[in-house]
Amino acid sequence: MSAAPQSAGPQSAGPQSAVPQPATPPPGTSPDDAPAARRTAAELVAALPPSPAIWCSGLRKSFGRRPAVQDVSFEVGRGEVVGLLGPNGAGKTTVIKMLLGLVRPDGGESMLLGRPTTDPAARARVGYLPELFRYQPWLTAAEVMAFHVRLAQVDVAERERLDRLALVGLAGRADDRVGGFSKGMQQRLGLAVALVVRPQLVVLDEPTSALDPLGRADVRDIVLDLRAHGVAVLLNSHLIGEVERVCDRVVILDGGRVAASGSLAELLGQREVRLRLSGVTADVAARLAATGSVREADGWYTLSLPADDAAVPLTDPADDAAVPLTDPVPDLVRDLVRLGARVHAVEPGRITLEDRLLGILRSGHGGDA
Ligand SMILES: Nc1ncnc2c1ncn2[C@@H]1O[C@H](COP(=O)(O)OP(=O)(O)OP(=O)(O)O)[C@@H](O)[C@H]1O
Repeated sequence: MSAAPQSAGPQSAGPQSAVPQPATPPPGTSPDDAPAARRTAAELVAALPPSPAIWCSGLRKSFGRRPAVQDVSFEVGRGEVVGLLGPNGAGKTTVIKMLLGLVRPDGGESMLLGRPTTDPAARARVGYLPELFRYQPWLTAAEVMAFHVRLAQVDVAERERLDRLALVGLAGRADDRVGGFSKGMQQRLGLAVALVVRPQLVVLDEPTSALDPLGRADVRDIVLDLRAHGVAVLLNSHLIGEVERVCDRVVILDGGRVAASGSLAELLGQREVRLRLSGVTADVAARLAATGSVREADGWYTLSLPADDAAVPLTDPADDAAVPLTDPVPDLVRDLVRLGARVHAVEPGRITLEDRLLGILRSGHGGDA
């Protein structure tokens, strides 16, 4: 994770291109070949994968003597949605503020869209919804949008600004003063502000804390739409179900450190199936145990299985030849019946991200998933 980012690519070619233009023709080429050599270098740059939307390594920050963030490293790829999770005070907002150049880190490095975080141009294509949002109450929503477009020095026509307001459910409120907006409406406005600069990266710090269920669903759809258009999103939210629905990957912070990170499949790692059984003999119990770890309560047997996309091949006990199977449940049920068990119910279950998060935080274990 701490490897240097690939800093050049179609979106990031510029002052920090990783492949320098040759000042003199390489050995073996005549001056007439120089344009061809330069083209080759430009082609090489263009062929490189784009730089990550966010890259950070070894970020550290203390307030007084209290460390808030310690050695935090992670990456958000282009068009990827990454959730930042962790308990209160874990350091999530401090990490976000360091990434955006709003808090100076004590150590570590970070880049946004292939540029150092300290480069103002790095912010030009980043949309940000802060955790504590407050807009000038005397301005109208349309004026707030126009103000932020000017701050970002992006040319966005009025029609497009109004479209953004409509997208977050504020159509028809453009000329109303923000002072009269509810908290949820102000948060919607903050989201519109984050989206209006045509961002390549959107950082959302608790974007739904003030929103009603419909508003949360709207934000979910907006995040999925951003991803579909190749926009990267870093999402800090305590609403784990929301994170689980929209995020490709998750970074879990605890005590200022990365406690775990990985894709949802990596983090959840296993799925469960619940079976209500009677007539469970030693052979039946052995067949269950051969499929996964088993917990029993009141006639319900909860079986933890490998993740869907990493299901282990099983051997069919009825055949001599090993038969690779991707889903062990149908054959398990068949075998249990053959062995004399009565199967009253079979229910799919899934370990939720919330279960996993609580497990990680309570165990105090760190490391990548
Ligand atoms: N400006 C500040 N001055 C002093 N301490 C700060 C400051 N900002 C953050 N901290 C401390 O840094 C630690 C991390 O805070 P941070 O806001 O980053 O956590 P968080 O994970 O975003 O929490 P929450 O989920 O409650 O929003 C906390 O101990 C907090 O008190």
